[in-house]
Amino acid sequence: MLRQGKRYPHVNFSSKNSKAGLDVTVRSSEKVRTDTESDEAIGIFFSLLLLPERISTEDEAGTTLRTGASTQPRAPGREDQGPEQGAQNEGDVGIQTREVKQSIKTIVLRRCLTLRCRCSCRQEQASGLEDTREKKESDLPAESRKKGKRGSNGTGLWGRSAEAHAQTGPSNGLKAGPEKQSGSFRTGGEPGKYPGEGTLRAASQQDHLGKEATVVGDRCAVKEEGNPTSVHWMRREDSLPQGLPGGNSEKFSPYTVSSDTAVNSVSHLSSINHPYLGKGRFLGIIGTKGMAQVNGVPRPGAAPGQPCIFKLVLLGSGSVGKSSLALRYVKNDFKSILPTVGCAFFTKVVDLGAACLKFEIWDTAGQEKYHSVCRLYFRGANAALLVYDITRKDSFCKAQQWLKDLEEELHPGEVVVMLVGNKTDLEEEREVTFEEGKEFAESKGLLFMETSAKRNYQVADVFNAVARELSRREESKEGQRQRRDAPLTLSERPSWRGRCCAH
Ligand SMILES: Nc1nc2c(ncn2[C@@H]2O[C@H](COP(=O)(O)OP(=O)(O)OP(=O)(O)O)[C@@H](O)[C@H]2O)c(=O)[nH]1
Repeated sequence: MLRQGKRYPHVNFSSKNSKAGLDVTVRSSEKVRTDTESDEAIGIFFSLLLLPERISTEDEAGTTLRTGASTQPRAPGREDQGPEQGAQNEGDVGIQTREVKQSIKTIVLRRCLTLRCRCSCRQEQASGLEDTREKKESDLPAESRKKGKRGSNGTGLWGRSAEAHAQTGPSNGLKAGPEKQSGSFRTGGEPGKYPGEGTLRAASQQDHLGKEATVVGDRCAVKEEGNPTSVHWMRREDSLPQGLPGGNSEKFSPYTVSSDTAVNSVSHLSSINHPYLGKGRFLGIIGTKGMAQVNGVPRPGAAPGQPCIFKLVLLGSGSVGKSSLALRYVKNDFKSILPTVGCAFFTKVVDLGAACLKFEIWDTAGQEKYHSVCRLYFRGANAALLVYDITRKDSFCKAQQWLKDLEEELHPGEVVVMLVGNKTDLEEEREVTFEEGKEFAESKGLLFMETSAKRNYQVADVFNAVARELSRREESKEGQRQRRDAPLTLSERPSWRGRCCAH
């Protein structure tokens, strides 16, 4: 999935693997911005992706044993055959055992869970979730319940602040559905890009970092330091969008997945219980393998009356206004905001009259250093906005590059792509003409519009046009399905009768 030779951020951490009797260390090849927990979480995520290449261990004699990154590809079927022939570093002995890999995954996942205690920047969808929590808390032992109550007002360790539940009003033309329109979270970086959207925990609420956490169902038990018998119960918070499936997926999966569901196969995620979006079918969940496997199939609502869910990604250079467009569309707001780190996420229900759909809007980071990360986010997208700044020619060229990347990842025709020239309010500084944009869009079969997030010019129109196109494609697919099925049912009986009469 990740190209060899590229370096990705990940962090060092280690733990004893009791089963294999080895100290296992995931080593860092590059450490970027681990000054915040969120970045660390991203780092850990990539460590997980790179597991097969990155495991290194020390045996009892202190010899470093390494796997992967090998100059010699491993022969098929050699997974569990102990030390690898031809280890790549002098003095190193290659090793790749299932136990070690499993152990690393466990460490990574556990670490991510504890990190989430601190770096949650996400809102909670108020009612349903709170109700569930109250209900579930009543199932817990009295002692645990008392401690877990820290979060009952929405400010607990795994709960979220009450003000983060504020509903946003309808905006931008189309009617918004009754349900919450935005639920942004940051997979990394600065809280405050969307002020009021998320909250970091107060220091007093962050005291569980690094402590041992055991996940039980949708709860997490954190042991008190120095008093292993004392346990805090916390409700599990929603996942980072990356999902983190893997060997322990059942145990650590952020979603309630039926037991026969393979988390790595996103096409199987037809019946999951998303803590924010409720029960439904979601193909946009990103996991280590899921990212590659999401095939852009629109996700029809699981229950009758539920809107179809479509994943829409915002792509483009840094500072072209992707976040501003999202903010304008979802909250009808415009403010100076910090650069995105990783990815931010919104949802918005769009009522098209005849149909209702829900956008999962993935606002990716435009800065070059996040380019590789963003490639992961747009897999499984149903729609993409390629945003450029009309006052910056380079951003227009970069949008063209993004299109190439998209074409590599997604099947042409399966994704609705719109080219968006933003900042039309800066007409006097324009470097890319309307005609240039339109011409390029037409040559590639893209939709095209110019916008101004600042002036709220055509912002809703962009999303609505994409929504209509998605809806139209869905209808045409549905029509095709019906036409395909129809002859079977129609022709069956007459032909039987015909034969009966004939014989
Ligand atoms: N004049 C003008 N400024 C805008 C417009 N849209 C965004 N900006 C400004 O452009 C800057 C960058 O906006 P962002 O929305 O953060 O851009 P981005 O593409 O999300 O940037 P990254 O998060 O780094 O990818 C901010 O200072 C915005 O206020 C617009 O339509 N007109």
